[in-house]
Amino acid sequence: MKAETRKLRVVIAKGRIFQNIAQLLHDVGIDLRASERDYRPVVNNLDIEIKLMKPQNIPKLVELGSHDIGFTGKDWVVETASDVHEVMDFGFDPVRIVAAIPDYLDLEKLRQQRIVVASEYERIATSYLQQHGYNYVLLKTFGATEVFPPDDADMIIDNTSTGRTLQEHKLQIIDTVLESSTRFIANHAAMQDPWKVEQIHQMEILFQSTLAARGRVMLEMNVPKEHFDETVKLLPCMRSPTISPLYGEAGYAVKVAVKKSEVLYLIPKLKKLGVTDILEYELRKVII
Ligand SMILES: Nc1ncnc2c1ncn2[C@@H]1O[C@H](COP(=O)(O)OP(=O)(O)OP(=O)(O)O)[C@@H](O)[C@H]1O
Ligand SMILES: O=P(O)(O)OC[C@H]1O[C@H](OP(=O)(O)OP(=O)(O)O)[C@H](O)[C@@H]1O
Repeated sequence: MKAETRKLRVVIAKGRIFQNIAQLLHDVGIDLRASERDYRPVVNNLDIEIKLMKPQNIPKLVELGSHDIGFTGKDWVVETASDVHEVMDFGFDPVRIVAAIPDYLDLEKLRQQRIVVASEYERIATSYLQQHGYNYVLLKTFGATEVFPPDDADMIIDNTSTGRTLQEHKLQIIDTVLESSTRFIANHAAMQDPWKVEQIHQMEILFQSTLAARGRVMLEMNVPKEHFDETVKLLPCMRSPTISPLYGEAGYAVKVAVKKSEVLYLIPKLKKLGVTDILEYELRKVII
């Protein structure tokens, strides 16, 4: 196949984690045009073709090689025991897979008896229950797992994000089984193909720089001469700040990229040191 006709085959999770993936792709210049039920969106990039699939199916499809790369939850990589290369953890849409029981039940008593455990995650649940020596029967669920206890199950192994669903169903967490978030995964053979690996690395750099930029803002300010050293010490910049002298030796113009979370505490301190004309603006990419 000629290099110029090659395409990287990408599979993306539809459903709840799609939004954040689509936004990240948009931020690196890849736009998808798809309607709600469209599984093959049109892409503005000639080097890739994209298909949307259920998150549960993506890891195996990437392992099998019908797609070179995929974006899905770590939980389904583990649950399907897929042999794929993890390129990146995007860190978004984090969930915990937890074991939970009705809040009035005593765990020690439960451990003395044969229990019914409901879970969508058969493999993850089996491995957890065996490792902890439970006497159990596993009931595979197809959603709405939290509704099973107390009459249809004694324990559930399910994902939780805010914890609201567990609370509403009067369930207490007894253990965290796995932590999951959205991952960028690749097929092993694709990682051996020079053209594909180049595409994958380029994407990785763009994703990393975009995610790094999301956590930072640029601050510009005028610093009076007499407080210059104190001000520079205060600034938590990435490397060293950019400094230019102001006209008439009035002080310095300083420019730094700082963490968004630090701005709130930093600005009052800067004002106290007589810093003026502070500008804060968003960054698109940070490449170190
Ligand atoms: N708050 C959340 N609740 C459930 N899953 C979440 C949450 N946040 C992220 N995820 C992740 O999303 C993926 C499942 O997505 P989603 O629930 O859209 O799939 P689905 O089961 O096909 O959808 P549906 O529940 O509508 O059938 C998993 O990887 C899961 O870990
Ligand atoms: O901790 P929370 O923020 O409440 O979110 C977690 C809940 O959300 C999901 O259910 P979903 O709405 O996808 O329905 P499902 O059980 O049918 O998958 C998941 O299965 C949990 O039950």
